[in-house]
Amino acid sequence: MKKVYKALTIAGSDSGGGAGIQADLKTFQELKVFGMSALTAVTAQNTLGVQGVYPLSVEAVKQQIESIGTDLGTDAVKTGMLFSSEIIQAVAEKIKQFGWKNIVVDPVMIAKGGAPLLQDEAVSALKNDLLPLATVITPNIPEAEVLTEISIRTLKDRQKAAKRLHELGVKYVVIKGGHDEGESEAVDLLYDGEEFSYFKSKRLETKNTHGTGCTFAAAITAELAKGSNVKEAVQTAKDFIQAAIENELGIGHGHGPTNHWAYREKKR
Ligand SMILES: Nc1ncnc2c1ncn2[C@@H]1O[C@H](COP(=O)(O)OP(=O)(O)OP(=O)(O)O)[C@@H](O)[C@H]1O
Ligand SMILES: Cc1ncc(CO)c(N)n1
Repeated sequence: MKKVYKALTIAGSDSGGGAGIQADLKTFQELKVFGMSALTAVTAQNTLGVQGVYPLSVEAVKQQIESIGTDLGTDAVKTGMLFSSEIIQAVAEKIKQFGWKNIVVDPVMIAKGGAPLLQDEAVSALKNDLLPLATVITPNIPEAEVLTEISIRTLKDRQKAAKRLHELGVKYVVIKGGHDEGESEAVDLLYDGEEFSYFKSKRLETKNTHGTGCTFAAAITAELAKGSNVKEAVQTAKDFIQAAIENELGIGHGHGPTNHWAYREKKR
């Protein structure tokens, strides 16, 4: 029988369909990976902002992961919105229990409009309990600043922050450049503990970037599930997100979602 590659996303639901679990599952599907999910919270959200955040109980999160671990298993795991230190600790415990590899941590903290998706006191649980298990971490610049307490203005600062995150036990650190506005390129930095690599693309002028971070990390996860190495996975994710932003859908009245099927159509 044909080998089926599987990926699990542990994240929040975005009712608007552009970020969170919805973005992750759409991306897995586009990259031919069977997607599974464990929800941490339901958000009432659209392109205009976040209207409500409703976390699930720790028990509900644990049981969803348990149900997957005791039957289907997975080739890679992505974490997104985790909300509280209790949920982070439960997720870390389950990842260890099932001995899962290829762990991609997208340290989601704040939605584009400014709504908090992680409680302030959960940052230390993220650093102490989850980062040591992570294969890849994908912070944007503000998230990298919170995790490292380094103010990032220059490329040198970004390199220093990447080293600090590597010291916390993450094997591969990707600090994304989406927030580096004013630059003509969107540059993502990868640090593997020895050297830096850069993934560059033309910066696209658009307000429709809702869920870019989730989509990018989900594409890395899908590629790792299929057996790619981290460098290959990041390059595919960069191509995927570039196509998704470039071929915008133009839906909603605010920051619209990206186009998840653009990468596949481009490849055809
Ligand atoms: N305007 C843009 N043009 C091209 N690429 C972009 C642009 N904005 C972001 N990207 C790319 O999208 C990916 C996600 O980066 P970004 O820094 O926006 O993540 P994020 O802030 O976590 O996203 P979000 O919180 O909306 O999910 C990166 O690969 C980045 O280079
Ligand atoms: C549920 C959810 N996860 C992550 C993000 C970050 O983009 C978001 N806006 N919503």
